[in-house]
Amino acid sequence: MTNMSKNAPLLAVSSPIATPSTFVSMANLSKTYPNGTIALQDVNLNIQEGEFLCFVGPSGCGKSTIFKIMTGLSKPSKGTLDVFGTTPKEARKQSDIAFVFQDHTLLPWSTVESNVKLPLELRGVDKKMQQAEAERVLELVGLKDYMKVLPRELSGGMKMRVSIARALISRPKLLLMDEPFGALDEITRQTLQLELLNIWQQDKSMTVLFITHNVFESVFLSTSVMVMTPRPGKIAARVEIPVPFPRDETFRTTTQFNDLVREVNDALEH
Ligand SMILES: Nc1ncnc2c1ncn2[C@@H]1O[C@H](COP(=O)(O)OP(=O)(O)OP(=O)(O)O)[C@@H](O)[C@H]1O
Repeated sequence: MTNMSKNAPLLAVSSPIATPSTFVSMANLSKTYPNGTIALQDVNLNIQEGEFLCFVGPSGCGKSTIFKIMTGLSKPSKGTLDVFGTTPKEARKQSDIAFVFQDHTLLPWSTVESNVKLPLELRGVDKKMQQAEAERVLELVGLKDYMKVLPRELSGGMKMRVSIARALISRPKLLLMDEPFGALDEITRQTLQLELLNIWQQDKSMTVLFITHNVFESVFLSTSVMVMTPRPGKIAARVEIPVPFPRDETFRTTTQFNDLVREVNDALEH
């Protein structure tokens, strides 16, 4: 993937107008829960295909609420959301959206292979195809030799790789990741960040939205960081990360990296 396509310009955060190439479009998206909590207020965001957006912000600023609305699990109180020209619910039905959470949610009694095949099995995909796709995604995450192993025999990082493989098996257009590496140690976390970038670069059309509390992680991974503020939840700033891909560990040691981290931190404090 060229740097150009990954860094395709978005409209300004405040603009609700979508361009013809807009992949996901949120216009004045608001959510008030029945107890009166205003989780989101007038969020405007257009996302282009192939972007890697990170969402950072303090606890309670509405990051997960955006994801819940994007997957059709929660309805907005106001505003509109268009996901590749359809509704979030329809996109989810077509397996165009996949998720990865902090908790790997693997079935403990099923092998790695069975866990990964589950989304295809539920859709009635034929067994040969299930096998081929399981091998493909386990190869991608470096776990092809662990197909017959049970989750309890794996480390935390390996379980997360299986969870990512299970999400990728449906070849989603949009991958939503909610603090996926939050429970991992720093070294494993950094390794998985690199692996995730490699996977994303192999599938030029997959768009990734990634929630994290870790500013360093957001700068390392993304094409843009969406900085959110709470009460009510809003996108306060969008920080572009104009650094070409592929990125490697040396990026973390550059002045540009530190400057971008500072820029995100400044936006968080305002
Ligand atoms: N089902 C619900 N009913 C009532 N209030 C809710 C519900 N879900 C979330 N909230 C509230 O909405 C606000 C936004 O929550 P949300 O989980 O989206 O934030 P977040 O940024 O993802 O937080 P965290 O980083 O802690 O996961 C919070 O004040 C939260 O308490």
